Amino acid sequence: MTADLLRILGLWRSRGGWLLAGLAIAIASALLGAALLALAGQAVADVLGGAAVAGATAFLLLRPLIALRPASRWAERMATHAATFRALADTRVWFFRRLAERLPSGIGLRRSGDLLGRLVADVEALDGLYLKVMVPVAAALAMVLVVLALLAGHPLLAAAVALPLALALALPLLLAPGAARAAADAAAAQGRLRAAAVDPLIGIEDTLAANAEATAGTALAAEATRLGRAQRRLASRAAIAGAAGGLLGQAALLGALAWGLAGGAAGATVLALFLTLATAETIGILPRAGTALAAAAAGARRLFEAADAPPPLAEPADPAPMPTGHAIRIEGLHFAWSPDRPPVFGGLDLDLPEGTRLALLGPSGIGKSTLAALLLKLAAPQAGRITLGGTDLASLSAEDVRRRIACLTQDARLFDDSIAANLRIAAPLAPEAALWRALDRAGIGTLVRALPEGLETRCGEGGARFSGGQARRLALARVLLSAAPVLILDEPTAGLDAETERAFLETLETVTAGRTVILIAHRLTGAEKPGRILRLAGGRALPAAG
Ligand SMILES: Nc1ncnc2c1ncn2[C@@H]1O[C@H](COP(=O)(O)OP(=O)(O)OP(=O)(O)O)[C@@H](O)[C@H]1O
Repeated sequence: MTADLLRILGLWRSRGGWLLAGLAIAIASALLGAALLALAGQAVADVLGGAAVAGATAFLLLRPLIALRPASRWAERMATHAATFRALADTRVWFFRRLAERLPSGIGLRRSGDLLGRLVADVEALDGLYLKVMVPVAAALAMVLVVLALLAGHPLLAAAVALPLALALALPLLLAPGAARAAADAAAAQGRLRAAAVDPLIGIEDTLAANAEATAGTALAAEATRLGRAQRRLASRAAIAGAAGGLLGQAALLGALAWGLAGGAAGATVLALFLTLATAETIGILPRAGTALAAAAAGARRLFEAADAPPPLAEPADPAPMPTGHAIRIEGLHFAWSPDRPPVFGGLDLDLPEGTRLALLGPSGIGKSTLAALLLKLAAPQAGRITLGGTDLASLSAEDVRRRIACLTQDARLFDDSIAANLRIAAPLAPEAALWRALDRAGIGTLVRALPEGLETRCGEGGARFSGGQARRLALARVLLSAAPVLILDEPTAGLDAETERAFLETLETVTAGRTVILIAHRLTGAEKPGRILRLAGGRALPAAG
């Protein structure tokens, strides 16, 4: 728990200035509250003791403090929340990047609802570490020290008041380990609940077509019950902790009263009572910090669990410069997706000089898409090597490789944005004319021109606004727009009708002239004009007739 939380603080290092400023303002605001009540106590003690002039002076001094106190509370809220929002935003970006590096290898955490939960709820739980633990603990610590300093002249009184307050200060740390289990269960249940809700909704057509909404509803209800149970356990701990905090505050008050009744000086007793009241507000919320600490630790654990999955391949520490050429050579390639899976390739050799037009055929599951993944550096060979322009892919940065090799994947996705924005993912600065050229080449320009909003038409989530074949052609246009000299087209005509498929394949040669094209297919239609045809079989590439 401690290690995870310290690591979170490490992630927030660049926001150290904001976080420290928030802490400083919170401490100042708490001390202002203490000063306010200490002065009030002093004034009352002076008046009771017959020192009317001193009492009146203390009351006069109170006036600016009364005005300053709400202002300091406002500043504290603004500063601590601004610091938290910045730190959490950084954490989300960090987590997103780590996921993006790891997801292609399939880290077993791909349920989108669960990942979304980690990115949103688990990151959000981290705010408790700062807002509900560090800030109140720092403020309360400062208050207890002030109480000790102001009552130092009466050691017994100081001990009677400060001891319960100090114990309340330690409560979060004492209570957090007990709440850790409930917090971890609640966080995990929240992840499962999100997954149970999001998965059937993403595939809503299949859910409804299979009459599976009742089953999905039952699964959702079961997860909600589990979450409710874990949250109740957490809430009951928070309630017990809150009561413990209240008791300790009252113990401090009673301590001061008892000291006064036992013959202690009236002035000091009144001061101690007022100081205890001032501290009670800060101390009162501390015990709940224990559950907040446990929740933050559970959130941190879930983040690191996903973020620390081994990446499919490490980036080279010192990447080689981008090669000038783009010939591809595969030598003795061995690859299995995991040690317990049969190898996909067992010594594949392939030579693709610049400008090669290769049709790569083979039955389902033989490894065609796996080869594309290896060429894109989404996976790395266990033995053998792949070179691009004579440089080993292993020594090139993934970004450089993907600048040279573009791919239309089998399940290429359109994002819920305009057609133009979807196309410009491949070439952010492409002018409109280039977008239309790519759309025409992919055989979808006419359809887009006929849309009232043209290039600004939104695609819907996953391209839902278009038919499967239309979405495929839009994805194809995106790849054609890329300036990469090597194109991998994985089943580019899947979902196209026979006529459009033929038209597309016939123009493929002209639209990709000068580039290396690897066309992946189960079989050829006759309209392709590949320079070479290879068939994958038994982990090797063999010449094929088509
Ligand atoms: N990300 C992955 N993680 C684990 N195993 C994978 C992954 N991708 C593919 N595989 C496995 O690797 C093998 C080759 O799959 P691949 O998708 O490369 O075949 P394919 O020839 O492209 O098939 P298809 O024509 O059906 O698309 C299969 O056994 C598949 O289950």
